[in-house]
Parts: sequence; structure tokens; C-alpha cells
Amino acid sequence: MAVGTSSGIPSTPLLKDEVDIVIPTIRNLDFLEMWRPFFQPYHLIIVQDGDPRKTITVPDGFDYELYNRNDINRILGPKAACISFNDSTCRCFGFLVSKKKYVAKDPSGKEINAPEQHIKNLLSPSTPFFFNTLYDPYREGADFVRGYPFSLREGVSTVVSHGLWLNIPDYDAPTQLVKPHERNTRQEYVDAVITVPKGALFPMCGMNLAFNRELIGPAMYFGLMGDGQPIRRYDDMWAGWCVKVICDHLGLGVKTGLPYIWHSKASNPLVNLKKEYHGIHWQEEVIPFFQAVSLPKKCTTPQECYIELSKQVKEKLGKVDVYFNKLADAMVTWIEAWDELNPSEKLSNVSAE
Ligand SMILES: O=c1ccn([C@@H]2O[C@H](COP(=O)(O)OP(=O)(O)O[C@H]3O[C@@H](CO)[C@H](O)[C@H]3O)[C@@H](O)[C@H]2O)c(=O)[nH]1
Ligand SMILES: [Mn+2]
Repeated sequence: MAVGTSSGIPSTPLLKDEVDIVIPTIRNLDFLEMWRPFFQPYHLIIVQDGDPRKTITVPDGFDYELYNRNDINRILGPKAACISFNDSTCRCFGFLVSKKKYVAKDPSGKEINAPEQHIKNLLSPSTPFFFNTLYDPYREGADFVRGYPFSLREGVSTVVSHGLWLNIPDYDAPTQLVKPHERNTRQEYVDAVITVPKGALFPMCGMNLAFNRELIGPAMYFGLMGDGQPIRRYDDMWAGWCVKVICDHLGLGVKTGLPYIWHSKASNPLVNLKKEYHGIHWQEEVIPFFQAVSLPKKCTTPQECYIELSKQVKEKLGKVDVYFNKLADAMVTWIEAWDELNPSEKLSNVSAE
């Protein structure tokens, strides 16, 4: 699929017909001008949060579809209850309606061709079963180091590419409060992509993320946050924990590192503290839950894994707080909505059994 370049290093295919870029927004889309060179080839799915009467202008020259809350309610009917309102969690509606193989979540920052690096990450295997100390062995200029078992060098399909951030790091509110001026300049020099090992959870940030919709899309639900919910800013964390335990079960890979984006908007740490408050103490029970999760062999598709996970959430986290019962039900609604909007994929998943 890659074609040669003058330097002999294969260039990365655009995959413009296989990638959608999902952008949740409650503001304007002016940042698209800065990203035009990298985003213009792709189809954009814009999820307009907040008041649907507000008109959001999309700069000329972009191929896009735009959904506001009225559209979400019209398309999903009662199932729209699983899509959060007044929170960036609404982005997962874009994952539902996309028909592409890959989804990249919008970064908004300095000129870095993030889609190209995410595609590179997703097109090369991951190595979750044995840690390669020279990072990603499939990158130009790297390889498996001595002692790496040859039987494991084929790797597994990479289904999540988790990019990082320059400038404003994605810190939680307490850290933001004690380190208000800390800027992430150090990572400028960490030129690495690393597979998250099997059995290890990680804090997935939704700002700069790409994933294989066909292989793991049904697990990429960002949960119930925003209006009427007791918790926010744990949308991507919840999705990341569910995705990782399902990837470990299905033998799929998650990579983190490049591409970095310039994160320019620091949200208000005191507002964030209120949003994160329950998450900060609940996660001390939620993480051990995910670390102990075991999915039965009969679960061979992301949908089946996700439904099984929702049962365990209700059974084991329902006692932490009633919120997790609601979340477990919303997880089921999400899969019902996914299968309703993507019937062919459900069949293909069945045929993959
Ligand atoms: O109610 C809302 C708020 C925001 N959005 C859109 O979502 C993204 C991110 O918004 P923002 O940068 O303001 O928020 P952060 O605090 O930096 O969000 C980070 O925290 C994580 C947890 O939610 C999240 O993954 C990170 O992005 C922007 O595009 C807003 O326009 C929204 O749609 N609705
Ligand atoms: Mn931000």
C-alpha cells in the first residue's frame, strides 16, 4: 500500500476514502484554516454540541457532514439518551454515523500532519505481548532488539493510535492547580511510538486520537457525561479503559506517542475540579475493576465484549454508585444504536467469528 519516495522511505498513503475526522464543537471552527493542508483531503464529521439553534460556519472547501442535537435526536430517537449533551463526549455520535474504516479525532493546534502519523501508527503492527526496548520496531531506523522472540515479531493489528500534546499537557484539575504554568516542552524530543503492553491500562486522552472503527469502534463509547450527569472529563478515560481490556482480550494493539499536537486551550482548573471530583475518587475502585476484568472466550467481536463488559460494570461497579447502573444501561443502548446504524458491520463481525 505504501509507495516509494526519492529518499527510499515508503510514503504514507492518504487513505482519504477510508478516514473520517470527527470534530466535537461548542465553539467555532476557525482552527480548520490552520489545519487545512492536512484536513482538506478528508471527510469531516462535525458534531455541534450545545444549542442547536446556533449556526456553526464551516470554512469553504471542506467536505463535511454536520450534526446538531436535533439531528442526533431525529436519527437515534430514544437511543439518543446515550449521547451526552453539553460535553465533548458528544463526539462519539460521529463515530456511530461514520462509514469509514478509520476515525481520527480532531486535534486543534500547530502545524503537524497528525493524520499522516496516525495512519502510519494504525498501518503498522503493535507488540503488546513482549516489550521492545527500542520502542516501535516497525519505524524507519528501528527494529526488534536482541532477545526479542522471533515468534512474536509479526505483531498484531494496531487499532488505536493515541497522540500526545505539546505546550499545555492534559493534566487533571489538581495537577493543573498546583502547576498552572507548566508547559510540555520536554516531549518535543521524545520521538517515539510505543505499544501499550497487554494487561496495562492507560489514561486515553480523546484530543488527538485515531482508531480502526471496524475492529474496535463499538467499544469507543465515551460514556454518559455532561448535562444531568455527576461526572465529566472522564469520557475518554472510560472509553480507553473499556477499549484496552477488549483489545487485550481480542489480541489487538494500542500505540501511544507521536503525533504530538500543540494544545493551546487550557480549560479552567477550578471548573475542571468540579467536573472531575467524583472521577478522582471513583477511579480508585474503577481501575482495580478493569484490572480484574476477564472476558469469556465466546466473546469474539467488540460488540459481544462490550455487552459482557456492561454486565460486569452493572454487577461490580453498581455498588460504587448508582451512576454505574445508568452507565451500564447506556453501554447497551450504544451497542444497539451502533448495530442499528451499521448493520453490515454487525454482519461482517458475525462472519468474522
Ligand atoms: O461542552 C462542550 C465542551 C467542549 N466541547 C468541544 O470538545 C473539545 C474539547 O474541549 P476543550 O478543549 O474546551 O476541553 P478540554 O478540557 O481541553 O477537554 C479535554 O478534556 C478531555 C475530557 O473531556 C477531552 O478529551 C479533552 O479535549 C473542543 O472541540 C470543544 O469545542 C464540546 O463539544 N462541548
Ligand atoms: Mn482542550
